[in-house]
Amino acid sequence: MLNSVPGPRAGHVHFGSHTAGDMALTLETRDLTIRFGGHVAVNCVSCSFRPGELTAIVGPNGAGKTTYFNLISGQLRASSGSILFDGRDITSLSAPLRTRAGLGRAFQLTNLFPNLSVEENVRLAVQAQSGVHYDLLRPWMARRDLIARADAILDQVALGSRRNITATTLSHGDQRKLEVALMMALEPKVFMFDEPTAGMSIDEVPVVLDLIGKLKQDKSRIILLVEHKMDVVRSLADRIIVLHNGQLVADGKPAEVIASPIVQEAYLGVSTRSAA
Ligand SMILES: Nc1ncnc2c1ncn2[C@@H]1O[C@H](COP(=O)(O)OP(=O)(O)OP(=O)(O)O)[C@@H](O)[C@H]1O
Repeated sequence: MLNSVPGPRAGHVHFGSHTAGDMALTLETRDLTIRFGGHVAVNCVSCSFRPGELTAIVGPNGAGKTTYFNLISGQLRASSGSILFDGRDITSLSAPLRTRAGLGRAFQLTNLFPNLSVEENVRLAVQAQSGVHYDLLRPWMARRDLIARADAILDQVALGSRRNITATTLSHGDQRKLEVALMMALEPKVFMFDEPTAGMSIDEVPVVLDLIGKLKQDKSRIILLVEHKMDVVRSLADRIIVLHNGQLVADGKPAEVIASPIVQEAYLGVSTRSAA
């Protein structure tokens, strides 16, 4: 079944009418490749991500999705190829500098203070983004604008009622909402989510999906999502790209990509269109 997947030099299947030229490109990988010993985990992946679009990256286990994410966010360095962001080559930039440049990745944040309250965590993140430092002569509480910004974020992630709870004692779902809140406080241009609902109880999932859906309302943002669950992909994605054996094998609108034989075979491992 895997023979039908074209190699990287042969190009991938492209569905839909958009082309690389119809909008200013903000984030792009060019021939992005990483090798672990003899294994090519991401193989010449060239792809542009557009503002106002949530792109889901799907593919079977071991396809290279997380590795591709790690390359974009800077956790891994490419063996070859390049990453362009906001007109700048960021291929050799460290992960913290990429974060500062506007690439935000949820659920891998190191700026969560486990023993502080939800509100304190969000306020500190807002403060860090604003560049305001603690000043004994000018208490932070005087910065009404920052407090209002932190309150607005808490409301957006539906954590307003849990603002006084210590971060470590939150439920798994609420901790993830807090991590999204901290990412929002940094005001990134790119939001990256790696399996945002993994490990969540069934009642926590809709809140997080709703939260990601709301992020889409700001059309200046690029949102990337790695996700196994096709119902999550269907509900959120404007576009799907498919990785298989480290290669980009399909790219287009969700209905077209999911229905395509190449995805049915390469991703779902079946040749029927009914399975998901
Ligand atoms: N640090 C590493 N060293 C060696 N091999 C690695 C490393 N990281 C990933 N790989 C390999 O690269 C391939 C792609 O892995 P990756 O985790 O990116 O796949 P994935 O599509 O995210 O899979 P899953 O859906 O199971 O999370 C796999 O074969 C994996 O074993």
